[in-house]
Amino acid sequence: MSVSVLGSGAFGTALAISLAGNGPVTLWARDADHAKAMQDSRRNEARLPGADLPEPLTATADIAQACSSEVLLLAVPMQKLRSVLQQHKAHLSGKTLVACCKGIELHTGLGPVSVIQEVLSESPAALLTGPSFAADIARGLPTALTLACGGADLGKALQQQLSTANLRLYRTTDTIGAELGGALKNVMAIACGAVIGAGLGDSARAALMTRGYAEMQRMALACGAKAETMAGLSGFGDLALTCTSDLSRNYRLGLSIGRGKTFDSSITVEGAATAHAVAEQARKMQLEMPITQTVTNLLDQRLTISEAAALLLKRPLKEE
Ligand SMILES: NC(=O)C1=CN([C@@H]2O[C@H](COP(=O)(O)OP(=O)(O)OC[C@H]3O[C@@H](n4cnc5c(N)ncnc54)[C@H](O)[C@@H]3O)[C@@H](O)[C@H]2O)C=CC1
Ligand SMILES: O=C(CO)COP(=O)(O)O
Repeated sequence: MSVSVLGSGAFGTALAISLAGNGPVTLWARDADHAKAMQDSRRNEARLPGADLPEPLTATADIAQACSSEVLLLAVPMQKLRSVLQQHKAHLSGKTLVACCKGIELHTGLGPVSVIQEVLSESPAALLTGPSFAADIARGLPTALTLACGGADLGKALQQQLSTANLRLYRTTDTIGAELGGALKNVMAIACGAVIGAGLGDSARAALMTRGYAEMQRMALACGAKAETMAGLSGFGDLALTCTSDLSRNYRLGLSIGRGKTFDSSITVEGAATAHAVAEQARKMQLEMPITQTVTNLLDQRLTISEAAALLLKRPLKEE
């Protein structure tokens, strides 16, 4: 099965570089000048500086050419996924679609696989998620990800096809768990960044990561996901990476909040919209998610970091 990656951001480019080790791969950019610059310079300096595009990788802005592949990886920001699917529906229809984004859609509360199923119900859908920085994948550093697909046979085929020499995929049929793990860890990363940025210490971060994980489990189980998925690469694994590394944009947004600094709004930070989407879902489902709620209050500047910490600390004492 041939593969194309739609979306020439950091992650799409890194995945295409890695997949080029398996054979020809097409990388689609919406902007013709960007595609041409990548094809000519064999670099994507705008989004993934310093990484060489290998010879089997073809960059194009021709959506028909990109969608001639059987498997299409969708590496666009979560809040843009629906419009990309709708805009290119005719080309995408009937293809196997693998979402590579992390988040929950703001106005529907849906994850990426559910959005694909809503817009293109006849197309098989899967999700590629887990702990990985684009820069690491592009450098060929060892990485392990989760391939989530409701259909077990298709999941196995995609696992084979999308694993590369340095990218090891595990598979699951629990798409809801994988969606929620990848989405919620970004919210927790914003919280952890804020704590570190404000100088509240590593112990506070460990507390947030652990209680954040409890929130992730609470929502995942209430949505029918498996606890083991949350304990795997797409949940715990990505939580550990994103809450502890300056390479994470979500964590860096949190650092800025904690330091009282502004953050470049053009940078893709999935956890911001997702925090609002999840807080709303939690309200509807009557789930307690105090850290997620606090992150929305910090993002909307309804609380300062010291007010937020004080409120979390003085919640009623409870069993772990
Ligand atoms: N950067 C990373 O290390 C990783 C990113 N991801 C996920 O990958 C997804 C994409 O993130 P990045 O590539 O890092 O973001 P990015 O900000 O580097 O790139 C986003 C890309 O999407 C494209 N795009 C936006 N709207 C579009 C539209 N309507 N039509 C076509 N293309 C459109 C932009 O042109 C840009 O090339 C996010 O959900 C992120 O959570 C997952 C794992 C690692
Ligand atoms: O998802 C990621 C790591 O697994 C990338 O994190 P950021 O989107 O916060 O940069």
